[in-house]
Amino acid sequence: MAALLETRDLTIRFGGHVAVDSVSCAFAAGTLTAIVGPNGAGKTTYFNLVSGQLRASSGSVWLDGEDIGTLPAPLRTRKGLGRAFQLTQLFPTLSVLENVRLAVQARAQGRHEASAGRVSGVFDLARVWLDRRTWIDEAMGLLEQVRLADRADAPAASLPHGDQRKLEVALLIALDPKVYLFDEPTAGMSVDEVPVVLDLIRSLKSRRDRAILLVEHKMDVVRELADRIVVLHQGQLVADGEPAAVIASPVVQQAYLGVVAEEEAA
Ligand SMILES: Nc1ncnc2c1ncn2[C@@H]1O[C@H](COP(=O)(O)OP(=O)(O)OP(=O)(O)O)[C@@H](O)[C@H]1O
Repeated sequence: MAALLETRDLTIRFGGHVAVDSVSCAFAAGTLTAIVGPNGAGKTTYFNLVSGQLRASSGSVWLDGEDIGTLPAPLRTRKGLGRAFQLTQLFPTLSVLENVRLAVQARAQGRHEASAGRVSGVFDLARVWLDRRTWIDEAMGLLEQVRLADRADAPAASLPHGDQRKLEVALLIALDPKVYLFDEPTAGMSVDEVPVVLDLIRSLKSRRDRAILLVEHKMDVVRELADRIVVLHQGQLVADGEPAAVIASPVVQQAYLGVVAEEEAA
């Protein structure tokens, strides 16, 4: 199957330190790939290079057959690369519902611009009103999915941490990207909130035309969700394959699981 996302020899150096070192990897539609590795392995930096938050020292990033490696982050988002928002990128004083509605609207209007001709006058106004209703309904539906419907009217900035993370996921889904980049989506959540987000990611997996990349430390989550595991260690891709085989491989036992075991024992 053709790759939806691919990185070729992707590399970034910070001074003398190579944080991501010539990583070549392709991600097909309909797959969920977990990216794992010990602290400092380069996972978040890899995501930053893919999404455009960082510019690579060398190498390239391909989305749906197009080299997007030199585009700024917002353009990559428009082309279908979805990275979870941080609260700083939201409108903190607007309500939770308004934030999601704006994301739904941005997506819908992006598509509309791509396909529409001119329409005029009263018809335009009626369409704006009808569209607004549709966007609000869709936004509300997403808030129900992440169990935030009862917080719809609260200012986004007033949400506790776990709810903010759920809002980030709702916003990402609202944009309906081709490629989802989830960086520890359940970090800092309470035990009862984690299944809500995992269920959502699981439901995204059923979209066979999307690719999901997930950076995750919790191996039980990885085992349950991933079709494939890619292991980074000291910036390099050191293992890549089906979960059971990768987890059992000596390189992973040493490079990653050994480290985790030591950290958990500490
Ligand atoms: N902007 C930066 N300037 C200098 N060094 C950086 C920068 N960003 C990341 N690094 C370094 O790159 C390496 C990889 O960091 P990164 O955050 O990608 O690791 P990670 O695998 O995501 O770790 P963790 O699991 O702890 O989140 C680290 O040594 C880090 O200190």
